[in-house]
Amino acid sequence: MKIGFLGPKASFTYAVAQAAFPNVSDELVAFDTITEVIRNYEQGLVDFAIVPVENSIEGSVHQTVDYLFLQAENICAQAEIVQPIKQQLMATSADKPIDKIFSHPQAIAQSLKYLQQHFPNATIESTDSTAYAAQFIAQNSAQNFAAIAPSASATEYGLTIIARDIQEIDENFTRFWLLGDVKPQIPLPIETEKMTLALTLPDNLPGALYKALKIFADFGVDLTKIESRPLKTFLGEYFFLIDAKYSGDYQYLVNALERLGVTVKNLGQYRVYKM
Ligand SMILES: O=C(O)C(=O)C[C@]1(C(=O)O)C=C[C@@H](O)C=C1
Repeated sequence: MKIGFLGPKASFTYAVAQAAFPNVSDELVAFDTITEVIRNYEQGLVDFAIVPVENSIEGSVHQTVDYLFLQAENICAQAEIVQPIKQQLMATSADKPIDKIFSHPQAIAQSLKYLQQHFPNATIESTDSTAYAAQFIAQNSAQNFAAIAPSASATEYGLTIIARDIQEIDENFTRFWLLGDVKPQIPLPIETEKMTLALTLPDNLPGALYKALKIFADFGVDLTKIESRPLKTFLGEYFFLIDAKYSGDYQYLVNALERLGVTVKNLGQYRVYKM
């Protein structure tokens, strides 16, 4: 099987891919951006795609949720994997001055307090992944560069960790989705089962969100998250992402929402695994 992930090797997404697909017969294929990972899956070039969806400090990974709701058709999460995230600051040597720090925007946001306190004058630059930042500074060793990345990236690209665990709080987790046509066997402990629905509400219906949420409440469905995202049409137009504990057949719920005039897009029913 081919599994696409946000590369290069030693990214956080790579760690998920390795944990979920440890068989040597599975081929892990790196792509440069989250969008490319999903597009390659859409085009049938890989069997599964692994992408980050949400971090406990910084919130949703917008590139993932927006693409899945606004652009993709019928792509479903078949599993969710939750990974503890520890951010490390690394450079080509421990004693060089640091003028510029590279990383993925999620990792930068998770480490912002540390950066403001210890490197208030450094320029911060976004990259498509943490591991790419590590690889890039290793290739530009004459520069006063540093990267924020997993410790595996320091090993992979021959870098020295100059500050450990710089994320804002110790308890830092990222949810990853495994997109696919079928539910894979994953050798990790199962925590729970969830579903994600994206709702677009009817115009000019006062209390539309309240009425939609009331349907979940009336059927006793336990919500775990609600978030609004811009529809990217007009200012003030949104879609709502709803995560709930999965409770078996939910078609009755979709039917009730649709009777209210709500458009429902199913983003998946999936087991949640812990790394
Ligand atoms: O850059 C990486 O290593 C990734 O796998 C992406 C990503 C993300 O997009 O959230 C994954 C986990 C961390 O929260 C930081 C970055």
